[in-house]
Amino acid sequence: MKEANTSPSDATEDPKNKDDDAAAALASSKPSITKLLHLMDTSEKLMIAISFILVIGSEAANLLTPLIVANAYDILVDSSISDDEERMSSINRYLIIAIIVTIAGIVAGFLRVTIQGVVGERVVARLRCRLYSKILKQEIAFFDEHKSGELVSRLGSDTTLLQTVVSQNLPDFVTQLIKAITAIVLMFYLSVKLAGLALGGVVIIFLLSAPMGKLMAKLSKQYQDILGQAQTHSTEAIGSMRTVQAFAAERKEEARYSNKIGDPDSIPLWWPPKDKTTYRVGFFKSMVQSGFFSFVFGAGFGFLNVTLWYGFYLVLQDEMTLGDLTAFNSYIISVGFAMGQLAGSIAKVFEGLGASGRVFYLLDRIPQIPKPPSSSDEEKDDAIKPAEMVGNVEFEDVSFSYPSRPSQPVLQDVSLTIPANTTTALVGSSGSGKSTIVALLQRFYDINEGRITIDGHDLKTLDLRWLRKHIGYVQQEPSLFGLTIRENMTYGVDREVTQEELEAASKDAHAHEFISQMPEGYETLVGERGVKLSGGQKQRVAIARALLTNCRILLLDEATSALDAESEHLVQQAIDKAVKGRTVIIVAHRLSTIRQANQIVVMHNHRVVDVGQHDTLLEKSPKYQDLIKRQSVMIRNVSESGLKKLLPGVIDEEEDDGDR
Ligand SMILES: Nc1ncnc2c1ncn2[C@@H]1O[C@H](COP(=O)(O)OP(=O)(O)OP(=O)(O)O)[C@@H](O)[C@H]1O
Repeated sequence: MKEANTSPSDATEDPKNKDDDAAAALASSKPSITKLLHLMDTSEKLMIAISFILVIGSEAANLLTPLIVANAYDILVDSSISDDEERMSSINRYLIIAIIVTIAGIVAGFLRVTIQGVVGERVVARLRCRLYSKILKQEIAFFDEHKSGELVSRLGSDTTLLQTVVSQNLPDFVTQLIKAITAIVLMFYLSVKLAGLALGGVVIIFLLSAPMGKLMAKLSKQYQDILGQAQTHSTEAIGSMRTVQAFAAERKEEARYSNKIGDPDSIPLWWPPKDKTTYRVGFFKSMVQSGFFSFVFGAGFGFLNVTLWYGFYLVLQDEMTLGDLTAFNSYIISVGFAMGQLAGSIAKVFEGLGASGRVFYLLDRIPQIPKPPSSSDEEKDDAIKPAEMVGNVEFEDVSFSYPSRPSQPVLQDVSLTIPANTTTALVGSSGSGKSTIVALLQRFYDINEGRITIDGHDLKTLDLRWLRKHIGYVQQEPSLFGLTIRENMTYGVDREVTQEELEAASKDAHAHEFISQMPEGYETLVGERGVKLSGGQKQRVAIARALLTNCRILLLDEATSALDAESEHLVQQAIDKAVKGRTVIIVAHRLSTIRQANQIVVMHNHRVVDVGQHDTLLEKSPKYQDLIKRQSVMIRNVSESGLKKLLPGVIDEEEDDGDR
């Protein structure tokens, strides 16, 4: 299998700087207009080209109108025409032409805005889908680094900014540029002297306003960045509302959010806030923005009077006609407006390009653990896809540390042999690396040393989709989706699932009874992340979901949280049925589960310290005895005589306390 490329965010090894590095990597990806244009397909590029032709048409119409009307003015004051009727009929002719040209311009303008809007929508829809697909393909370590709020903000606000660039700002920029150039050419056509003066003035105004334009772009970027941070906080809090409310932390969350947004009620209207919030940045942005436009328009119109003044002089000198001067006047206004809008759209384009840097960072990022290839890539993929999975698992001297904490070993020289169709219980102190073993078997992370094999094949050589399709996974806190029970249960299967199959899996998972008691049965919506189900119910639905995939290897991360006795019993029964005929690895916390395992792996300090069966370990493994002693939850499940024999000191004490 090909080695995945390293992304900019992975260049550093220092975990402390990881967050900053990830953020820096997002900011440092090169913005690119070319990449943006590559998001369009040929037909869209063609439509954009047509829209530019329409721009030329509509702007030409707008600019031609004053020239046509100028003729009417000249006829009005033409002393060589003595007959008023003749004068009026000539004026009528010109004005009718002017009206037709204006209407043609309006139609062309309507068509261009519509085309650009539709193309913009298509591009942003494609961009969002590609971006989402790329995010889904990233390896799990990537999600350890990037907060979900940040990614949601890339998908939402940044892509919207890009849409505006494609459908509005870039076309506006081109339109205004064409408009300004054409108007300038026409101005030179009317009077070189006057045009020279006017252009000099426009250039000076433009140059003077440029720094303000740049400042506006900078402030807009800052605004987006802070808003992104606020969104990260709010997404996190809204997604964990029960925790927020259970800890009565609403105020804390409010503060975290308003620290980024700003509190306008605590500051007078005219006073800028001190902290770096969207309010503060927006405060200055509004000032700079209005300063920019006031300056451009104020200076522009002031200068217009100067050129008019000189224009009157040229008319008196017979160097141009009055009609030419009126036409010139409207062109200079057009140039002024075009320049102002040009500066505005440049600022927006830069803002959008900033967002494109962040979006393209994600679009270009190559996942370090390839995700399942799409069906079209299937032939190209050189990963192994054996006809079937038997289920023999082997860990050979595996050492591992998480990419986000490379210096902290999580597994050291772990060797394990798990024969097919047996159940292995992983036990050990908290943080000893049990769940990590489960994660590594699904290849959520790649190991640093050693080898993990399934049926003799190195995990890295196996097709990821094939691997994961053959592995069922029930998490400690199963995560369900805000869908119906049926949709949740069939989440991992690509084929059609019949009602009989669904019920059979639910019965095996001891979920059928509670599901059928619900008014809408399998069509019941479970709420976001399954909030409408109890912990035990969620686990049983998750077990049924894993069973429906017909997995050969089943990974169970047993819940540490206490379920009531009835739930626990049902979950246990579900597990008992699920393990039959499969290779099962359970991160076990209950003695009842552990005792039934074919082998128990005792982990301590990131190493495997003992492997054996329950009775043997009870006799020979001090760490195992220690674990049993400490975990009162387990003690509850051992027969009293057995415990007394095993742990005399502990049991006598507990009996004396009377709390067993
Ligand atoms: N995504 C992660 N990034 C960095 N470190 C992690 C990550 N997940 C776990 N760890 C660390 O790896 C170590 C092993 O964690 P693991 O979840 O495998 O322990 P465990 O034995 O399953 O614990 P428990 O019984 O409490 O669930 C812990 O020190 C933990 O802090």
